[in-house]
Amino acid sequence: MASLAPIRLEGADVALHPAWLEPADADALLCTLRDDLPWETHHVRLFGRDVPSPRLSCWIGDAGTSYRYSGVRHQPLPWTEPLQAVRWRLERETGHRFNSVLANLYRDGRDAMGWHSDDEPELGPRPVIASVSLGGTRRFVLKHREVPTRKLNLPLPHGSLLLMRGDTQRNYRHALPRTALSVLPRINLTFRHVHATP
Ligand SMILES: O=C(O)CCC(=O)C(=O)O
Ligand SMILES: [Fe+2]
Repeated sequence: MASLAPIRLEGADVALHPAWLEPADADALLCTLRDDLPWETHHVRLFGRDVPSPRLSCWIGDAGTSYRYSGVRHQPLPWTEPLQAVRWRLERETGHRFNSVLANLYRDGRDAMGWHSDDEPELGPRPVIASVSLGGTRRFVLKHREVPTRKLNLPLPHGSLLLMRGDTQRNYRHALPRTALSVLPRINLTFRHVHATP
């Protein structure tokens, strides 16, 4: 992958390919995923209450890759053909294995994702996350847990691939902030490798 360019950020291993998918392929993938995935609102448990997440989501993976967010264990939906194709290309080009993907649909600038790390125990100590973005460009932000000056604003355009590896999740949190700007709908796919849980 010639244009997967490493990004300088101390204590992280982040690389970005701004145009990993051809525009026409990215357009087609955006349309099929938006129309075909069974999008739903996931809830997070906050101070004893179930709060709806400000976005639509869908968890897809191999059988046995159940995934826990906010204390709730979710069973994956089966792979669709277009998602399988992206997974295989990612595996071929990055040399990493992925057995599941969390899809998120941000309908407009009010949809967002708060500060977190992808550090669930089932992802292992140094998870590899491959994040494919489709649709409206949104600002992805990384911030070091202890050193506030270590932060990065990364606009993720249509068809881009962001790879996070190594100690990125251990040292950094990330978020997709809301925006008052008028933005097109956006789908983000985070491919992960979930280890079997008993
Ligand atoms: O939408 C994005 O770019 C970020 C998604 C994310 O952080 C996640 O799915 O864990
Ligand atoms: Fe994340």
